[in-house]
Amino acid sequence: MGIDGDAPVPPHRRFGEEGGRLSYGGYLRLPELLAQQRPQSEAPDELLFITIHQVYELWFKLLLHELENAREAMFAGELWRARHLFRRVHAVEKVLIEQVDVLETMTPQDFLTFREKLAPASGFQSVQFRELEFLSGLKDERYLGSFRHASDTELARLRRRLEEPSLWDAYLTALSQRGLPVSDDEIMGSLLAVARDRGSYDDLWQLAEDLLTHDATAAQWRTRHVQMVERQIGTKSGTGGSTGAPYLRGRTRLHYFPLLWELRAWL
Ligand code: HEM
Ligand SMILES: N[C@@H](CC(=O)c1ccccc1NC=O)C(=O)O
Repeated sequence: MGIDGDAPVPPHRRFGEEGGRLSYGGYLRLPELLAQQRPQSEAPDELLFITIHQVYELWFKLLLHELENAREAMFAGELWRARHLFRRVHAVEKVLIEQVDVLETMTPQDFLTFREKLAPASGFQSVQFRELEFLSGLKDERYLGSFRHASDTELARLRRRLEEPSLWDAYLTALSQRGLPVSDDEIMGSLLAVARDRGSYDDLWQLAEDLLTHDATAAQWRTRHVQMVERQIGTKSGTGGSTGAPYLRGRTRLHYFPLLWELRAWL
């Protein structure tokens, strides 16, 4: 008899119980995972602060994985597979934005009880966040300078991201595989051809829309983040050494795929 119902579970349904080898906590490595929250202070809200950031980094890891696969699918001309993965990427990115609500339940007074313990650490030093930017096509190598404290492996990962093809490079390959020219002078013409002939190029059009959504959700996160920053620290400068909100405001205008935005003016 199962503890969750009346009927006994038929033997063929007791999947995974054969040798009793795998358990929930063992499979998910929960003892290791749940040992990684180590507040630097007695402040009650520091556990929330650490948890939120760790959850972000886990989602960043998944996003890098899915975006790498989407890039590979575009290179392989499997546009349906790239689109499938972008649907997942968009859903995760929506969660990233909504998660800010949870951190905003912390008052600025409570944040100040442990904020000074954090300096000079800052989101500036998130390797995976910068990897996501580089992979998406926003390759600004000046940021390597903000990773002085990063490990050699992390620096190597960032350098590799700067060198390897971006999502935009993969999309250009998908265009040229369909006979569309992609040189600097011809690319806008090709994007217009795709937009105007949905009968021939609907898959390429939809994929460009997926890229645009990825770009737009990243921009929404930046806007949501700076709004939270203004609420928490106002005009104070950042623990990472930047001007704080003014620096972050400047970054809300960035685009991964500027040509897809410019295209709108020509339609
Ligand atoms: C109380 C909450 C937060 C405050 C007050 C805050 C504040 C700041 C500030 C002031 C900066 C600019 C760099 C500096 O000088 O420090 C920054 C950058 C950054 N923060 Fe936060 N942050 C908060 C929460 C978060 C969360 C939850 C994440 C999620 C991972 C995050 C990720 C980042 C990233 C990735 C950057 C670099 C952005 C860029 O260079 O474009 N922050 N943050
Ligand atoms: N930069 C923030 C501190 C902060 O939010 C933070 C500190 C350490 C690790 C991650 C952080 N999150 C985002 O910047 C501040 O200036 O208050």
